[in-house]
Amino acid sequence: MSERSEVTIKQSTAAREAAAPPRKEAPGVRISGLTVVYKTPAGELPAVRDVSLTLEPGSITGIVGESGSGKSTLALSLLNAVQPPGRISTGSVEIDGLGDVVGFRGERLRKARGQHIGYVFQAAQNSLNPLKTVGKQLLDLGRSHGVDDLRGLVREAKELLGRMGLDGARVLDSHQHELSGGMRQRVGIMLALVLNAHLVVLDEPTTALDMITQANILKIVREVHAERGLTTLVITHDIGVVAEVADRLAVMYGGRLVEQGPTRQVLAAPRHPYTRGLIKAIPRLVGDIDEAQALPGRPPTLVTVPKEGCVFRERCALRMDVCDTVDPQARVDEGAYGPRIVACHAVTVKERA
Ligand SMILES: Nc1ncnc2c1ncn2[C@@H]1O[C@H](COP(=O)(O)OP(=O)(O)OP(=O)(O)O)[C@@H](O)[C@H]1O
Repeated sequence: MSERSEVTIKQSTAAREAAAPPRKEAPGVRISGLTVVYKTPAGELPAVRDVSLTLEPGSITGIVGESGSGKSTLALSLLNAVQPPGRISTGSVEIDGLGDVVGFRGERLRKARGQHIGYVFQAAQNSLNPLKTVGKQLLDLGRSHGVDDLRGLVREAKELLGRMGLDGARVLDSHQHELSGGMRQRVGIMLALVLNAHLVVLDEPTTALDMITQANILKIVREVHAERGLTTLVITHDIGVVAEVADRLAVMYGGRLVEQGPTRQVLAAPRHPYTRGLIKAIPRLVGDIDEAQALPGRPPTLVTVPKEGCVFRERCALRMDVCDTVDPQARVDEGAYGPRIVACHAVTVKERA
């Protein structure tokens, strides 16, 4: 091939690539050494401390933990959306096709949200604008992201709502107060997906919904995830929700990830004493309800979380001297279904013995 024709081919390929919209597929995400602090009267305190977590492309990962453990703060970091008085102090969030979003600012950040990362906020049932119809809010969203084909956007929204068992035209014509909690939740999911984001974060997707609606929403999450080829992160305090939808499970306590692994394995054989406590606290459908044992004590706040040593030690039945002074490091065991990771001195000692 002559040098000239090679240059022409290279140029036309480059032109095609420039003209075509960027190819999107389920992205992988690598969170490394992430620390997020909030400014308080006692100084800047970490709500998320040195967290590393990988979301495999096409997977559903669940993060579970009690209130205040740092789940929402971690999820917001994925969109670089932690607001003052909070800030990401160290670490990176690498998203395939985007890069490290921790460095993103302004227009670049705004575009990444919505077009690449869809977010359904905690209490999405109440986050719609009460003064505007859903359709009007959809058009506002489209315009703010420079969508030219607004008709196409409405078509896509109706399609998604229909997919979730709703009458799209009717919902778009409705105000928030005309929709039930479950319908609003589905509208939240539609708004997170309608710009064709392939990374989706759902913060407490089923809180405040009755059991039937909850099961229905989780089924929809699973189906839409598979059909659209998404990478999904689900944040919840309810381990039952994670059991229902997630391939991998990460357990958070006091701003730290204490255990991670394939959901089935973690639920069947939890290693960290906190994970065991969470599982024991679930009332069973069969058997004696009294068998469920609430975890004694309360989770720490930003101020009371220990600065050194294990964050869980105050509530831990396996506490040893070393737990007071040395932060347990995450131990990784590679398995056929992905790594199992646990950060606990007692587990390490037991497994070495
Ligand atoms: N704006 C803020 N200013 C100060 N502290 C904050 C702020 N937002 C969150 N925190 C603190 O950071 C810690 C983690 O909060 P976060 O909301 O991330 O936890 P969570 O696990 O999502 O809890 P929940 O399920 O209750 O939302 C908590 O101790 C919380 O009080």
